Amino acid sequence: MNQIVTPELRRWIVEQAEAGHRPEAVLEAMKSSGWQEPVAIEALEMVLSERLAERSAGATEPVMPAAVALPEPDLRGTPPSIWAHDREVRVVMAMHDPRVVVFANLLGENECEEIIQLARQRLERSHTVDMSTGDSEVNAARTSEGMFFVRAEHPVCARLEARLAALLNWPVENGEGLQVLRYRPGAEYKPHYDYFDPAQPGTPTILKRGGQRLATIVMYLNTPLKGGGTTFPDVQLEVAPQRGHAVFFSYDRPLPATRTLHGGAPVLEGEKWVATKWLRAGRFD
Ligand SMILES: O=C(O)CCC(=O)C(=O)O
Ligand SMILES: [Fe+2]
Repeated sequence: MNQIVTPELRRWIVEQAEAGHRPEAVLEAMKSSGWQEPVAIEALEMVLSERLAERSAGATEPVMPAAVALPEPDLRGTPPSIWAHDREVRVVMAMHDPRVVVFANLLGENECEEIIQLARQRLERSHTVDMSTGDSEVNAARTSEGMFFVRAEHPVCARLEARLAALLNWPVENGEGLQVLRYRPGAEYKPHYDYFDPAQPGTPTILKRGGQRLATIVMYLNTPLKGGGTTFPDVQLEVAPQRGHAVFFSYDRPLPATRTLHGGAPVLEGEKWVATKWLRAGRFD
């Protein structure tokens, strides 16, 4: 860290938190006085967690907002497999910070094929949400083609949605419709966060329908011949795409500190097909 946390700054951060300012607001203030975001986040987390530890004995009011409930699989089983609605899903890997879980056998071969065929006719060049207006726009960082199903649009979608709700302990109603993406050779999705950036002017409009995104599950509908892994650059993790497998990750705050930056690495050979489900804090109607 090339900017030192002085006692004055420490005191100021604690005062801001105790006055009820959310960490995001404190971070913004630090950035506007010249702190670089990653350094400011580190300083903020350090001071607030020290403060929490100091107060843990007879703490009265919390310095940080209470932990939010999140979608989360029940990983207590050994061998690690989970009965999810109508299917035995296997756990391949679990990481705690950031929360990342890789599943196998989430979808059958026929289900993957059926979803690809249903989606194929509706593919368009992928859009992302323009954060300044809340509208959808074509984005150079995302060279895949995609489409959205509405929830339960086909029996296979409804079945998969019920399975995901059981697997992740999160209501079907809080899920967006499935999104399907096709990446051809050379196509990629550059690293990004899935949550909606609170600092962007378009965010309040987006949040009116369903609230913030809390978790993502990316399901691999085929196995690309080469490339196309899902990367998590903050923790140097790459998940290999394999038909029927999925990678789940959750983020309790819309902040880079969740380390859920992720992307789809370029496909080098063959195609890559994924279905993504985003889970919201509230009902997505
Ligand atoms: O294709 C991937 O591996 C990642 C997809 C993704 O990040 C998304 O759909 O938000
Ligand atoms: Fe994403």
